[in-house]
Order: sequence, then C-alpha cells, then structure tokens
Amino acid sequence: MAQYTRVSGSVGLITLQSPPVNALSAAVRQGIVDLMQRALSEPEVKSVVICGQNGIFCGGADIKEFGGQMSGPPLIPMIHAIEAASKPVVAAIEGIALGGGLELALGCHYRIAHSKARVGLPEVTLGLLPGAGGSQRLPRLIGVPAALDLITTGRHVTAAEALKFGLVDQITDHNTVNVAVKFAQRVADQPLDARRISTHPCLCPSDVAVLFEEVMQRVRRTARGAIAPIACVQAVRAAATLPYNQGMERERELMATLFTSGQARALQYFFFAQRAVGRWSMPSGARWDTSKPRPVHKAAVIGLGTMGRGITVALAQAGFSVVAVETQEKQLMEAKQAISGMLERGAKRRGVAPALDKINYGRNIQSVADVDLVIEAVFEDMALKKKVFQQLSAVCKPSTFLCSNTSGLDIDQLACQTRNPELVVGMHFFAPAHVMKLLEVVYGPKSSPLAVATAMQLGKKIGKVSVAVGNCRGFVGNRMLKPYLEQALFLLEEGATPEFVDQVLEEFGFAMGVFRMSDLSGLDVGWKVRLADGLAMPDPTMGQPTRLRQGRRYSPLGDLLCEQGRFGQKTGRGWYQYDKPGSQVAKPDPWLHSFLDEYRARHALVAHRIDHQEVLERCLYSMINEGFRILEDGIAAGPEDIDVIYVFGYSWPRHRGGPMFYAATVGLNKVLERLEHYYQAHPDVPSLQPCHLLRKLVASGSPPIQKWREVIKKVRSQL
Ligand SMILES: CCCCCCC/C=C/C(=O)SCCNC(=O)CCNC(=O)[C@H](O)C(C)(C)COP(=O)(O)OP(=O)(O)OC[C@H]1O[C@@H](n2cnc3c(N)ncnc32)[C@H](O)[C@@H]1OP(=O)(O)O
Repeated sequence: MAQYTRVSGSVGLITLQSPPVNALSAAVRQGIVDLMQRALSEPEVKSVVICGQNGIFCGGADIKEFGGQMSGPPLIPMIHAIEAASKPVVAAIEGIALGGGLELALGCHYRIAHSKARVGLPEVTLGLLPGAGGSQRLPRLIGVPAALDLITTGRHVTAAEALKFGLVDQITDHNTVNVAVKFAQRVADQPLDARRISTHPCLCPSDVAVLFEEVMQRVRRTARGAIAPIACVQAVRAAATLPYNQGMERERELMATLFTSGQARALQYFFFAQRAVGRWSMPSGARWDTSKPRPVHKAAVIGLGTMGRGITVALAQAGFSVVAVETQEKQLMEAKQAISGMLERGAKRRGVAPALDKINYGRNIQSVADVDLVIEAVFEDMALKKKVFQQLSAVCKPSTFLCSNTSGLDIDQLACQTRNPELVVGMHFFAPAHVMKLLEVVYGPKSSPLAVATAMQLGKKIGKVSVAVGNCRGFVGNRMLKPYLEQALFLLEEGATPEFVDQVLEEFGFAMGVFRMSDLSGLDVGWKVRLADGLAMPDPTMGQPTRLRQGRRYSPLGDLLCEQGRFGQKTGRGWYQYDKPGSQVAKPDPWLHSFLDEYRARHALVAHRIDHQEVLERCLYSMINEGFRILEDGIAAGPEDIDVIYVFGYSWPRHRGGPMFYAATVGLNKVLERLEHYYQAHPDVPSLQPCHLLRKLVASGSPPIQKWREVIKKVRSQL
C-alpha cells in the first residue's frame, strides 16, 4: 500500500498506493510508518520524498473506515514522527492533497505542488474537523484568518492560491516528483527546526478576539444546525490561544465529539450517496455501466422563460453550442438581455470570458433542425408541450434526443407525440437552473438506456448532480412535496400559524419553511395545477364539500389566497406580508391570522395547540412515507436517490442525510408507529397511512439503510 524506492542515490521515495485516491487506509498508514523508519535508518539516504501513485497525492483519511473499528497505526503519531524526523521530508503534491492528505503534507518539512494540484481541508463537509493536527498546524503556517476560511468552508484551493497563502513552498509545471527529489537533495543538510510547523507561534492579527466572534456568528447563522463548522472555529481558536500540545488536546476532544455524532454519520452517508446516484439503473435492468451515452455537441432550448434562460446559461457556460428559441418577439428580446447579463456576471465571478458567442437566438422552431438534443422549457401545460413535441419530431434529425423540462407531467404522453419515443426523457431542472445543482432525469416506459445515459452525461457536463428516476406525477421530488405541503395546510386549519410551522422547519435545518418557500415560488403555480386537475374548483351546486375532494381530505386555503390575488412575494402578499411586491422580507400578517380564524369558524374547526413534535412528525413522516411508496413503485432505485434529490433540490439539511436517512436515524418502527397514530386521528388523509414497504422493513427488523435494497427487491417482486 506504499512503495519504497531509492532515487538519485540519496533520496528515499515513498509512494502511496491505494486507488482511486490514495486514501490513508490502515494499510497505507502502516506502509508510511514502516517506510519512514527504513528511510531514516539507511545511512545513504539523506532526505525523503512522499508522493502518491497515478498523479494523485492523497484524498485524505479513508472515509470507508470511519464506520467500523479503526485499526492500524493512528494518523496523529504518524504525522508527528514525520515532522520529528532527523532527515528532511518533502511532500510532492500532484492532483489533490485533501483532509488527512494535506495534514500529512503539513507534517512534512517542505511542500512542492504541481500547478494543477488542489489542496484543502474538507473534513467539515463530512461532519468532522481536521483532526490529525491540521487545525493546529494550518493557522501556524498561513495565519488565523486564512486558516479559518479554509477549515470552516472546506473549500479546495488551487496551487497558485496555496502558494500565495504560504501553504506550499513551490509550484511547478513539470514532473512534480522529479522536482521534489531535486529539491530534497538541495535541502538535505539544511537545519530542520524552523521547518517543523508545530513549533511555530500562531500568526494572529491584533483584533483576533473580534475576528473569532465575527466568524463564530457567521458560522452559526449559516450552519443551519450543523455542529462541525462551530467545532472548527473552536479548534482554530485553541491554536490561536493555547500552546501546541494543549491545542492538540482540544482538537482531540472536539474531534471525539464530532466523530461519534449522528451528523458525521449522516454527512459521510451523503458523501457516498452522491456518488451512488451516478451508478443508475432502470427497472428494465439497464444500467450506467452497460449503457453508452452519445456525444452531444449542439443543443437547443425551446421557450425562454425563467427556466429556459437558466438552462441556456448552464449549457453555454459548459461550452455547448446552443440554439435558443422563443416564438414571442418581446419575450425573446427580454430573454437575450437577461441571458447576456447572467453570462457576464457568471464570467466575471469566475474570471473567464462570457460565453455569449455560444448562443444563437431564433423565433422559429425550424432552427433546431440540426441539433443533437433539445430541451423543451415552455409553460407547464400538457396541451402546449404535446404540440411542441409534435413540431420537434417533424423538424429535428431522427437521432435527436427530445427532452422536457417538466416538473411533473407524464413523459410518456410526450413521447407518444414523436416518431422516436425511445429518444424522449424528462430533464427536470430546478430554479434558478444555472445555479441549482439538481437534475432529475426522468425515463418513461419507452425511454431507451441510450437516452438516459446521454441525459445523465449532459447533466454531469453542465455541473449537475443528476438522478435517474421513473415517470410518475411529480417524479420523486414534487411527488414527495405534495403530502408535506398538504400536512402544512391541515396544521393551519387545526390551529397553527404559518410562522410557527416555518419556525419549526427552519429550526430543523431547512433553509426556508414551507410557507416562506411557497411565497417565494409563487402560490399561483400550484393553484394552476390544482385548477387543471379539477381540485381547486369547489362547486357547491354539485354538493362538493369544501374540505373533501376526490374522496379525501382537502384544504382549499391556498386556493382561497390565490382568489384574493395573494400569490406570494411577487404580489407583496401571500402567507406573509411584504413591504412591496418583490420584497423578500416576510412579516407575519394580521389579515392572514383573522382569515384563518374566520375560516376555522366557518368550518366549525376548533383550533388546538399544536407543538413542535406534531409539526415535524406530520410534515416529515408523511413525506417520508411517500418516499417509501416511491421505492416500492420502483420510481427511485434506492434511498440514496431520494436523499440526494432532497438535499440538492429542496434544501433538506445535509447534516441530516436526507429524508430516508433521517427516517433510519429516527428508527423505522418509530416512524411507523407515529404514522399509525396520525392516520388513526385523520383517516381521511391517505398520505398518513403507512405504506407496505415501511411495514415490511420494520417487520424485517429495520435493517441499516445500506440493506434496504434487498427488502425493496423482495417487496417489488411480490407486487
Ligand atoms: C479519531 C480518528 C482520527 C482521524 C483523523 C482524521 C482526520 C482526517 C480526516 C479526513 O481526511 S476525512 C477525508 C477528507 N477528504 C475528503 O473529504 C475528500 C473526499 N473526496 C473527494 O472530495 C473526491 O472524491 C475527490 C478526491 C476530489 C475526487 O473526486 P472525483 O470526482 O475525481 O472522484 P469521486 O467519484 O469523488 O471519487 C472516486 C472514488 O474514490 C472514493 N473516495 C474519494 N475520496 C475518498 C476517501 N477519502 N476515502 C475513501 N474513498 C474515497 C469515492 O467514494 C469514489 O469511489 P466510489 O464511491 O465511486 O466507489
């Protein structure tokens, strides 16, 4: 797991060998310990270079080991031994030096990096802190402000930025190992005392106490309940205020708390979940590793409203030639201006030239005749989308992939409008489409593995986390949102206020509660869908009760607000009031409270006291129950798909792993028991009825989430 060679006569070269990222597994640590001893004991060897095989220095501690019993030599004494070595040790950093990998490099006496290398301490993103001395050495090397930035954000920095910080000693465009070996020869007889970072004083600005206070406040504000960023600040504060040994002791205490926390487990689960969604499969048996995508060079976007503009920007920024079509002249002019502005701002932020020349605008759908892939982004109206798909099928090359950016309409109905339904998939982007990371790639019954593979690859190329899901109303994300929204409305009917429900959800960690989120997205969006579905039309003459529709409980509260022209932020009124239309500062609205009182009186509803627990359980467990139904139906291949969708698309707090992981941490039997309780109290609400898969998992002894797929397979085969 690590190899030793003597090079240029006097340099001991230790090469980490643990594909794919040379993580510091027990075997690699053992290798480093043994080979360092060998290098130090060989009299011919005057200095040492540590590098990683295949152009990758080290991706850090082996995250897979965190779940089990740790064995092998521990990291901290290993790094101390390197730092204390009597011969100079040089880190040759190619590719990446992340987490424990950078901490290893910080224990070395010198660091040489390739100009394309990236370094960082991303432990915070895994619910940890740089617990192998990184929180104590980094501030001593680059100063407290820069160390706080890197450690609390976990961001990766380029070699050039690392050089500016003084984090590396030299960067090179040549073979890094060769340069490091020559460097090691040059410094072979240099004194080492000043090179041992742990002996340095910590570089603090004069107002360091104020700095820590400010950073702590910012971190608390943005952490949304995550504990690791706070512990990171505390660890750096220990470096700034305590001698090294005491700082290390504080680092150890903080790390021990984090290491065993549920948040670290959730974040580490999520790390692997993000990677698991790339290994997609379809119920037909088609899979990521047996389905080849076709290259896309030129794409088209049809419809330049908000979504179409964002998609165009995302494609152009990633280097695709785009034909952007909008049939309305005025809309087209506005869109051109908006898209150029978005591209220019994005380019300025990234320090590159704006990709304005990548886009050709047109009003005629004929102009997409030669593209490889089209993304339709017209208004969410099935009749309109069908028409567009018929036109596209007539105009485009027979091999063109036809994709719809629908947020929940039936992909199969669109596919049926075309000559080649196997080339039709959904590509559900999230607003703003050039910013949000999530893409649901939706396959219908006729979609080919080729089309899914191509859409998944396109998603990756434009920087999205793409999740392949089956075709059903609302797909995964919006289907699960429905019972969540429904419960929030029922809670208002029963006595809660929008402020209280939002407060509970925001304390849980959502960026925005359900009502603030609805005000932001616009209440009219859902209203139009409910109108089209015949739900939002109470017809007293037909004897249809206001609070019962299609045989189940229904809350018309959202419809009533829309009838008053209260569409949310854009009209300055919704579940909250705003200073003016477009303002984002939500304030409780006395009108809304009286409206709710009157509504309850009209329907003889007696408001009762609703507590935190009820809000959380009803909103979240009904959503989770739908998640189990989705798994049962084969719409998502596994719980990881759902969790990734919820974290990236719906601001589910990442440190809680996603809704399905959360259910596992709460305990499936508890989720089942509480759903049974609420369903008994509300038998006219089918979304509270525990689904078969949840019962089956509990009956199977609530296996760990990694084993759910086995139970899901059995349940599906029985259906
Ligand atoms: C009390 C105990 C004290 C312990 C002290 C601990 C102090 C140190 C802690 C740490 O070091 S925590 C780990 C810090 N490192 C990271 O967070 C890096 C994580 N990895 C990445 O960001 C990326 O993987 C990458 C390295 C930038 C590479 O990205 P790329 O897009 O090229 O490939 P991926 O698909 O992401 O990864 C490929 C493959 O490698 C697996 N992997 C990556 N890093 C690790 C790792 N550190 N440990 C184990 N496995 C890792 C990854 O899961 C992929 O495999 P599959 O999941 O697809 O099988």
